Amino acid sequence: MAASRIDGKAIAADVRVNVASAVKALPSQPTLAVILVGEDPASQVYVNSKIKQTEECGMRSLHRVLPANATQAEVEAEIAALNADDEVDGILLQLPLPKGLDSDAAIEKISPDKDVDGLTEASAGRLVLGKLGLRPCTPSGCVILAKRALGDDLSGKHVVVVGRSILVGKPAALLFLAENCTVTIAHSRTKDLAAVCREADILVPAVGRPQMLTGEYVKAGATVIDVGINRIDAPERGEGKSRLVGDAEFSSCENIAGHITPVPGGVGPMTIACLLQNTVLAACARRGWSVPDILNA
Ligand SMILES: Nc1nc2c(c(=O)[nH]1)N[C@@H](CN(C=O)c1ccc(C(=O)N[C@@H](CCC(=O)O)C(=O)O)cc1)CN2
Repeated sequence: MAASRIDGKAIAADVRVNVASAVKALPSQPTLAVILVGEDPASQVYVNSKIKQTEECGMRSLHRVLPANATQAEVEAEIAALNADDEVDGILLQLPLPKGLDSDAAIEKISPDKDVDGLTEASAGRLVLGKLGLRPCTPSGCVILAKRALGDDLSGKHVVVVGRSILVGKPAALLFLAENCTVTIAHSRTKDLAAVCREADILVPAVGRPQMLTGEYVKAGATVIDVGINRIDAPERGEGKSRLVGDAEFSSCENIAGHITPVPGGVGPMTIACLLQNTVLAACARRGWSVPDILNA
C-alpha cells in the first residue's frame, strides 16, 4: 500500500493560524526584519513569501535590500542597525549570500535574542545544552511533521538524519534527540548507507542530492521527512522545463514507507511557518511577555 502523504502545506497553514492567534493576544505587534543581499531569484521568492506571510499573521515586516556587490562591512552595518532598533524583534539574513561574503561571520553579528533563524553560535550552544532558545526553522519543521504523522510522543524512535549541515542536519539530529529519539547522523563517508537508513523509523534525507535515496534505503512502514528541494530538468513537461524533487526518490520510497513528505509541499512550507513562530517567541522573550498558550500547545 502506498504511504500516506504528510501535507506540509496544510500543516504550515495550521502553524500560521496559531501564530496569527498568538499575535492577536500580544500587547503589541512583533517586527521581523529580513535582509536580502543581491538578486538571486530563488532568494527573492523566499523573501517575498516571508514578508507576505509575516504581514498576514498580523506582524510588522521590515525589508532591507543590499546590492550583490555590497561589502561584508555594509552587510554587518545593516545587521548592527537592526540590532540597535528596539522595535525589531527578529532579524533574518537570507542565505546564500553572494560569493565573496562570509555568511558565518555576518550571522554571528545578529544579536542572539533576535536570531529567529536559530543559526548563531549562542542559539546552537543553547540547543546542544538543552536550554531554551530559538531553534533553526527547517529542522523544527521536520519535528512538527514527524509528530503530525506519528503522534506527539516520538520517544524511542530511531531517527536517521542523512546529512550533517549546520543549517539542517546537525540541528535536526539534536531536536529529535530532545524528543528522546535514538539518533544516527549519516553522511557521505557512512559505510553501507542503505543499510543504516533501513534501520530508521524516521528517515530525514538532507543531503541536497536529487532523488538519491531510493526505496532500497527505506524500512517498510518508516516515516520519510524529505528536506531536499532540488530543481531538475523535466523535458517531459516541455523544452526547457524543470521540476522540484526531494533527496528521496518519491515513487519508490512511497511504496515502502508508512508516511512520506512530498516535494514540493512537504518540509519547505514549514520553514517559513517556523520562522514566524520564532518571531513571536523572540518578541515575548525580549519584551517580557508570556508566550500565548496556543504556541505552547
Ligand atoms: N536565512 C535562511 N536562508 C535560507 C533558509 C533558511 O531557513 N534561512 N532556507 C532556504 C530557503 N527557504 C527559506 O529561506 C525556503 C525554501 C523553500 C521553501 C518552500 O516553501 N519551498 C516550496 C517550493 C517552492 C518553489 O516552488 O520553489 C516547497 O518545498 O513546497 C520555503 C523557504 C535557503 N535559505
